Amino acid sequence: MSSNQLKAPFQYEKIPLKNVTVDNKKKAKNMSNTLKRLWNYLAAEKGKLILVILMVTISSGLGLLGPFMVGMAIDDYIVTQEAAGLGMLLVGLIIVYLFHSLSIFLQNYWMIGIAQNTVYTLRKDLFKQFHRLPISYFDKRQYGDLMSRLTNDIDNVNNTLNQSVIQIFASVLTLIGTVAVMLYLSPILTVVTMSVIPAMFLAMRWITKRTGPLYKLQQNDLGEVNGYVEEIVSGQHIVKTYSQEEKVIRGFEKRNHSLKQTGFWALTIAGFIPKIMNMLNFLSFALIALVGGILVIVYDQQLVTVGIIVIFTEYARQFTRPLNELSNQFNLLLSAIAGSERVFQVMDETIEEIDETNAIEMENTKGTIKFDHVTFGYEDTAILKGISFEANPGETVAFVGHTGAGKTTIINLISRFYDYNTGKITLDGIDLKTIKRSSLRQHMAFVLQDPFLFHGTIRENIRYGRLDATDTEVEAAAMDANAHDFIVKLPNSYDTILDQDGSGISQGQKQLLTIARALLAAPSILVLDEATSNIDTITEMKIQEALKRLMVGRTSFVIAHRLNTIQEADTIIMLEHGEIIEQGNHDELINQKGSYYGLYKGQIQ
Ligand SMILES: Nc1ncnc2c1ncn2[C@@H]1O[C@H](COP(=O)(O)OP(=O)(O)OP(=O)(O)O)[C@@H](O)[C@H]1O
Repeated sequence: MSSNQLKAPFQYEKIPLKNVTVDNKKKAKNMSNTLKRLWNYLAAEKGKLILVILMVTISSGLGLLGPFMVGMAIDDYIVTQEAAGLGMLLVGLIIVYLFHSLSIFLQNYWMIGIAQNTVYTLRKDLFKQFHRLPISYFDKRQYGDLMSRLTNDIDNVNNTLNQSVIQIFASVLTLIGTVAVMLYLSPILTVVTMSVIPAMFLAMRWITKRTGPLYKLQQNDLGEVNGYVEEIVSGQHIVKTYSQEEKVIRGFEKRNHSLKQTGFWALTIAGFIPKIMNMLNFLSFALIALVGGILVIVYDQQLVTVGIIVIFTEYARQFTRPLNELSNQFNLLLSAIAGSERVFQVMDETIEEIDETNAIEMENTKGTIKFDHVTFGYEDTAILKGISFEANPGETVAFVGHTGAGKTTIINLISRFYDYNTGKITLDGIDLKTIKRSSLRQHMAFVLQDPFLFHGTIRENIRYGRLDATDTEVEAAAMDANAHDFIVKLPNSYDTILDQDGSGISQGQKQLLTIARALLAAPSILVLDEATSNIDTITEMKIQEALKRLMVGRTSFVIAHRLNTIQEADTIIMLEHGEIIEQGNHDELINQKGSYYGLYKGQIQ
């Protein structure tokens, strides 16, 4: 079995950058759907959301009241020189701004809580989903890209919820309030203030139309870079062994460059927004001062007062600021929607359990596996053709054949990582497709060529086979696996912490640990992918001895690379291009003097 079933596949070749073209209609449809789904997450925080809305309403109202009071101060108290009234108004103004600040503090406080809880649930759901997806999903994707969805994309949603939601809501309220008060004070100056809006609107539209697709492209490129880094870091040994550093750096350079380009353009175009808004803002200031000044002089303050001009200059800023904010936040929102779309894409993938509503839960199994004219292909081309054999409890079936012959694929079907196309596979006479995957895998254990160990103690790694095993049971399994002796010689014995890849102990020792793990799991079906790598003869003997102990009474499938280790197997199946070309025990196959015989002779020599 190739180790890529459990580890990231290592690929040098560049996966072509997705050329994202944005179909507007499709995008809009996805966007509203994504927003709806995001809203479902937010709805869990209804209580806090209501408080935030209340605080935003209060702060927006108080934000409007402030300049209005300043205008009043000018017209009613400064021009008429009434000091007492002015003093009272100033105290009022201080109170207004104090409450304004308090309401802003509270809205931020509650919104941060909402954002954290939302992304917490989102992360949890996505991580759960990873575990419900079939192996075929992971076989086809770069791990780094999936990681990037769990980290960057969700971070994006977090940032937007923290900043944008409040800003957008506050901006809309401020806009409506400002227009209402402006119309009440002077319709003429309102028209003057608003005359810059068409220009602002056009500029914003032009920019957001370009930044939306760019943000999406940027997210994709980031996923691409992360995927590549993950792949190369996990394949460092191979990169160095084959002196491929230059090629790998060039591969990274290409992806990094693409990310730089999209990032540059997304930010540059988005960066135009504040500049254009500022320019238009100054223009509206000048227009208000000009038209207001003329009105004051011509109508002698009957139509417009000095205080009203001051209020309008402040409102003009308040009016364009939310527009400015809206466009900025809208950009952030677009990037968060792009991010959450990528998260929801994973959540929408077909999960393994979907067809398991009526599946059979197998409490106990004998372990009789039967293949009856089974065919299978990962995609359209057939890989396995007409495979038939039977494996009974206590028996060992070994698969032999050249690389790509289909040995791993047979194991993939037995463990239901993939489902067969035609024919039938049964476990104790029950069709495998009708058995719940988790219940089937409960009765299986794997000892792989490249043993996978998690970061944690040796004890925890062995206990992974059966989580409720006691310390005594863990140690008994280690003894049966011939691992106890080397474990107790380690500085912290069973509590020695291993790195994720188990560095610190040898390849053979790792193998012994995975055998102990399998012994603890006590499955009825065993899959052994024979180690071919550099294991010393003594450890090799220990492994063989431990495996023999492990295989007693179980149905064992062995992917054999060296034929001398499978001479005692009950059935040896010789595969070629996905077909069984010879089947029998060692002596029978030797007597046949066919392909197995040839292979055996070749290895002996
Ligand atoms: N996930 C996959 N998607 C598509 N094709 C696959 C996949 N995994 C394997 N194959 C193809 O199926 C065929 C059989 O592969 P398989 O891994 O079963 O061979 P194998 O006998 O185990 O080889 P090896 O000894 O090299 O591990 C090969 O042609 C391979 O390219």
